[in-house]
Amino acid sequence: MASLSSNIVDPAPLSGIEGAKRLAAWTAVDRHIKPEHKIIGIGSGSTVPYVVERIVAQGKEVNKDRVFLPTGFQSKELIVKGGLTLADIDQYTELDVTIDGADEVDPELNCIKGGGACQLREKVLAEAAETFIVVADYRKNSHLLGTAWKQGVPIEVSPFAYAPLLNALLSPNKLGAKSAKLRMSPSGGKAGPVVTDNGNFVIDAVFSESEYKNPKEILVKLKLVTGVVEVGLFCGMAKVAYFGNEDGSVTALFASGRTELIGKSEEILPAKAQEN
Ligand SMILES: O=C(CO)[C@H](O)[C@H](O)COP(=O)(O)O
Repeated sequence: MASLSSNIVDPAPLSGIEGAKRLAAWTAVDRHIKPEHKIIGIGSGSTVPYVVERIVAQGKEVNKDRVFLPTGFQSKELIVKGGLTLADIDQYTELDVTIDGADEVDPELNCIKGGGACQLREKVLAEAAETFIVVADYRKNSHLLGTAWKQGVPIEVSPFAYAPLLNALLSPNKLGAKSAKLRMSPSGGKAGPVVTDNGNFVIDAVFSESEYKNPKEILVKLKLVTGVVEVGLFCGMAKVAYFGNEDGSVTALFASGRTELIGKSEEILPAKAQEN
């Protein structure tokens, strides 16, 4: 695939969910990726490609002094194919901004993440960033975690410990999840469980509505269990979440609880590749 930067043009208008993802991503980049931002974390999933395309559209001149840190194989490929400079967290332990998707977001900006099994590296880059921004389509804007995203909280676990962890999760007198399943590779893929970029397994655990009202408590409880590597609950981390809406508007939800409705898509014009 040619580098995006070499032939980016005003992309064809998108509608529906893909259009909503793009609107959220473009709005977030326009507002939070400024020329002074040089060390940028790129999340994973199907929304972040629109983040990268909008960053590339800012032009080679501004991007030549930036480095981009990936949160997994897909994220790395986006950076490389976008003609952007790849860097590693070993070199840059503090980032200016990280932008990432989410599987579900509640009104307090608690996020379920890990639908793509990347939550460990995503949380490392989110935590290392001065500003962490979430971008998603309207399906992820939820009044309570677990209502739209029913697959459960993705828990990255040591392969050695997955069986006792499953047992503990399903034991009412232990972790008491409503359900817990080892995430298997999709049919036609590699036989066996999904293996993360870190060589671990993922258990998806569903909790009760009352537990989802306090996701931080679920997070702390799980993090203390031996064999748990990382939990796909991002609590108190995002500064703002942008949701692309079906009508072409964008809803911004701030950590303060404030929301802002941003106009129709005609106000978020495709960026012209800068002449370089
Ligand atoms: O956490 C993630 C991967 O582990 C993704 O950011 C999350 O699953 C959202 O993906 P998408 O943008 O495709 O909805």
